[in-house]
Amino acid sequence: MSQARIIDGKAIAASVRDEISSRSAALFEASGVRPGLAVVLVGEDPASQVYVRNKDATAAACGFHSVKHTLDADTSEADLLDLIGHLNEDAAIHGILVQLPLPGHIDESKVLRLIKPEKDVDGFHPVNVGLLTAGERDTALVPCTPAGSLVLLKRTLGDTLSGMNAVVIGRSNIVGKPMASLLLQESCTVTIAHSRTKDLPNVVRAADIVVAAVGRPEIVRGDWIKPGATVIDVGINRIPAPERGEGKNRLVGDVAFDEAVGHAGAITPVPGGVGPMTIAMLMANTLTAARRQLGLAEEAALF
Ligand SMILES: Nc1nc2c(c(=O)[nH]1)N[C@@H](CN(C=O)c1ccc(C(=O)N[C@@H](CCC(=O)O)C(=O)O)cc1)CN2
Repeated sequence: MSQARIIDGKAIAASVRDEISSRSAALFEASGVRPGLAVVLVGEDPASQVYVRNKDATAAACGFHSVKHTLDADTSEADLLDLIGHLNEDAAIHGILVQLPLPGHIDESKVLRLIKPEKDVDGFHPVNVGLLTAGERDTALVPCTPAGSLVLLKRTLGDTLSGMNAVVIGRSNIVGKPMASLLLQESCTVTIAHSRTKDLPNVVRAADIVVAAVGRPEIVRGDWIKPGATVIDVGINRIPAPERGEGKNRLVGDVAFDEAVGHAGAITPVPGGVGPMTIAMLMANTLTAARRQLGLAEEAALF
């Protein structure tokens, strides 16, 4: 059985970051403005701390003005809303990102809706969701993980995905739904599968493109994959790895990689696939947001 090509998300993310760094340098040269990103973390979730640190460091490495706000876990909703209000009015900040998940006492949707749509570099505000769903991707800010997944697909399959059967497993607002909208705009025939889908294996078997985003370790088995299909694994699941020592973990995706690699034509690994693209596309969105706020022309799309 032939082995799938492994899609190198780390390398592709590095090329996106390089492109954004040069575009950001050109913007600074022409206007004296650095794209400004504010990242807000509430609480001490260890994974979120790592992601926020990486976002802040990557923004600085791309030549951005980067500001990190770290708030205690018991910060009130009112104080968080107040901070967002200030960032909305700060002309040096073009993009605002509130790291999710938020502590339970804070209403996530209230917080995300307060961010000005033009500064919503996560693409979670209803205005950006609406634009994407209406097929106006080029005027929206698109959520970073689906945008990064589409970059990986196009770097693997070429720019034309038209007519392909795509199955997106998962219907979250962060990944599943926007991914389906993007693929629909690429003229794929899109199926959104989820926990209530009947006969998931056979639904997946019809797919030329599989995007797995359910958050269940290795739920997609190798023999579900149509020979030659392209598999994008969005899942990042930490599972016990006693073979590495007591209390140790390892990361796996939503796809049983070792099985799927013998069926797929191309597949993303976990780690090193979609994950690195999320932060690279945040940089792309921040630059786009800055250019729009400065009234400058759109640059060539990355996907
Ligand atoms: N406001 C947001 N919150 C969250 C988002 C988001 O897009 N916006 N996405 C996720 C977390 N996330 C970014 O915030 C993210 C997740 C994973 C990675 C990544 O590079 N993963 C690595 C593995 C990292 C590890 O060892 O744990 C990989 O897959 O190679 C980057 C960003 C939820 N919250």
